[in-house]
Amino acid sequence: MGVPDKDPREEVIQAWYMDDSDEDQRLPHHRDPKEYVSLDKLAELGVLSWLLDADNYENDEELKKIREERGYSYMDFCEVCPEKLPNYEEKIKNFFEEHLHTDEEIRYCVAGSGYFDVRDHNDLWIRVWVKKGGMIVLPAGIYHRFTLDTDNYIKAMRLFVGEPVWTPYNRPHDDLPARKGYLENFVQKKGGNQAINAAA
Ligand SMILES: CSCCC(=O)/C(O)=C/O
Ligand SMILES: [Fe+2]
Repeated sequence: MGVPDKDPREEVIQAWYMDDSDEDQRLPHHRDPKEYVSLDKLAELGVLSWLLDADNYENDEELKKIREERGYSYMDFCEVCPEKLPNYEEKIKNFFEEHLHTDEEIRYCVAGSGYFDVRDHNDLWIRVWVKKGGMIVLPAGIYHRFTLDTDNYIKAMRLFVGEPVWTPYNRPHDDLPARKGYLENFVQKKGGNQAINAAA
């Protein structure tokens, strides 16, 4: 029996459980010892991921296929750095407030890198590090947040089904249908955390 092949997506997307420290949000915040999370486990939470050719996003057949299959008709770019993002400091603060959206959050990192933190079935933070070529979908209703890493730069393609709605609903927003739907589809079915189930 050989060693199983490494998932090629892990070149650009890695995930791990976070520590509890209040240090700079842009640091990795690994636990000691490190506790990595597989991309399959992320998929159980509804978080989907792809490795794409970020140098060829304009003519990429794989991206085209994903967009067609999933109905991602809208596309724009969001560059997070003081020079390019209006109200940079306020946006950085807001991105890191724990929130959910009533639709999927789809981000394709075409340059730089950043951390998308998501809550697991037990309400623990998993840090998802997305680098150039990594694309992720966060399902509607999942609590999450975003921060730059210490390189301080990301350029992300934002995709959406139809006209985009970027509204963040800061936690708690457990009565929203999107939250209830998320729990039904990805938490209760998997026999997840009792506290989350009871609160819903
Ligand atoms: C890298 S895109 C900026 C982060 C963002 O749009 C968002 O909604 C985070 O939750
Ligand atoms: Fe978000």
